[in-house]
Amino acid sequence: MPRPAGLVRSPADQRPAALLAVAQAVAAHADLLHLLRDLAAALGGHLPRGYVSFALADPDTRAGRLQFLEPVGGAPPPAAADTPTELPAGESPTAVVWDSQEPLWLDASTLDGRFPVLRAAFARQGVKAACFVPLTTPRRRLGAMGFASFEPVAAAPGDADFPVQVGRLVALAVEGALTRQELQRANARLAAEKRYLEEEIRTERRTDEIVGGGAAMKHVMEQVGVVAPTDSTVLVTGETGTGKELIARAVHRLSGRRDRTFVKVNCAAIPTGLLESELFGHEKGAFTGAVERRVGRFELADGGTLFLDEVGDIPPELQPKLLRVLQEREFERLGSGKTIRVNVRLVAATHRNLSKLVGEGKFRADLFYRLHVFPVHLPPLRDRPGDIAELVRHFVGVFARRLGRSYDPLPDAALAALQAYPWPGNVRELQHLIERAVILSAGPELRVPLGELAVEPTAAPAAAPAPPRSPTLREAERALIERTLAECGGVVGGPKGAAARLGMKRTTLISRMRKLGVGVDPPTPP
Ligand SMILES: Nc1ncnc2c1ncn2[C@@H]1O[C@H](COP(=O)(O)OP(=O)(O)OP(=O)(O)O)[C@@H](O)[C@H]1O
Repeated sequence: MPRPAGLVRSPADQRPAALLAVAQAVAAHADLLHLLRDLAAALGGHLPRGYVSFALADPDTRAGRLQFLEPVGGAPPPAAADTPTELPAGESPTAVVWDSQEPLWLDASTLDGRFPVLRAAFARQGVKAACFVPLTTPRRRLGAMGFASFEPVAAAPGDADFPVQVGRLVALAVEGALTRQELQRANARLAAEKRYLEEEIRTERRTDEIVGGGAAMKHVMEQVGVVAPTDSTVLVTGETGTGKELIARAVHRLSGRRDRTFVKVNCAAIPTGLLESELFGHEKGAFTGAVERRVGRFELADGGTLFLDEVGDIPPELQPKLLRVLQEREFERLGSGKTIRVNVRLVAATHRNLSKLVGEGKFRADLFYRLHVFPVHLPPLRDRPGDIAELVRHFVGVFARRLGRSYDPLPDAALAALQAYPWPGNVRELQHLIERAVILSAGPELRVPLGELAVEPTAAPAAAPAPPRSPTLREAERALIERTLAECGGVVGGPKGAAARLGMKRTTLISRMRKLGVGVDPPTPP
């Protein structure tokens, strides 16, 4: 039986010209599809009927992903169904070549069980033999280039020299194209990041300082110190306004990702229909109104931290996709089949009781366990009244500095009233009250508009069962004034009067008494 011909059919002296044609195709095309078409035409006289192709290897998994396949020598294009586009590392010639950096010869008649998918594909396509060569530049390994033949091929020593040289030239073009793609992606990400940060600067006037020397906050900060340097997912729980976002930012700041972006998404603030595109991005035309490609928040946070606020509000239909990113770190933009891999640290927060939502079937248990790796709970402000004086000093300092003012220390009575109030809006409510106080008080006396708080809290705390009701600020203030008046024998003014004891002007106390309905029954002056 005659020995089959080798892979390269042209005489050796014609090959330099073929390599020149390949080099010209590489130089002429930035676009890989057109490059491969020119290449297939240039190689037509040198190779048997079949295909040339190239596949990239995933650097992490080494799975091979076919990028292009082009018929050579008038071969018919293979049916898409006959052409596997992705082969796991164990079954992929690309992975073998990536590891060995040597040509790999496959003979269809002797293909063993190592490549079952490929063997079936060769049988359907009519491929009898193939040679895979490394697609490697001096800077990086990319994958493999394949030369498949409809005729048997004798693999003789030196037969792969020509394909190896073609592979080297094509690798340069592929590297250039990949670098361009990476640059485009990095550019789009930077532009989106810039927009995001500008928006954040415009809308937020935050300070990142965390105040609270009480045992509860100390414990929280210890937990943050432990978990921040790891890449663990953190779940911050607590009522609204307790400082969950502040803690999420602290986790980011104390992690190795501090120089990358901290990206925030409030899942409750974005309409269900838009949340998927907000998180994962979309391609142009993915849905009505998608007029341009958009990078999602997961991509924006690549290398950094993504803060998913109100994670309990993620609609059930999006939960599997979120779970997949957490498990596999990959997803697709809306309207795209291309898988994007990201390296994102997730910090989630919720004021809801997630395990209760799981019990009610509104939140997936597997997602809950993924998020619940390291829970940090922020107690409500009413359970840490010891922090209030420090928080008040902090906020007075922040707002006074902004307005260039300075104030005397807050009278004990006012502080006592603030400590007695149940703070349904927690630290945020206290912060806003002090901001208003600073705006209203030119100084040096800080007039805290306590009367504004003299309303029943409207929203019951959502995360915890309703605590025994604390007095409202109005009630606490009224009780304090009544007690002081009684102690002063009902005397309002003068050095021994209630106003002096409460650190107020006599007229202010009288107006507060009127407002609170405290009976003014001034005793007859002596
Ligand atoms: N311990 C603290 N020290 C200083 N400022 C704090 C502290 N806790 C909360 N704040 C401030 O209170 C405000 C509300 O905090 P934050 O937004 O972090 O709360 P949250 O729990 O995330 O609220 P929500 O549940 O509404 O999203 C912020 O301006 C934050 O800076």
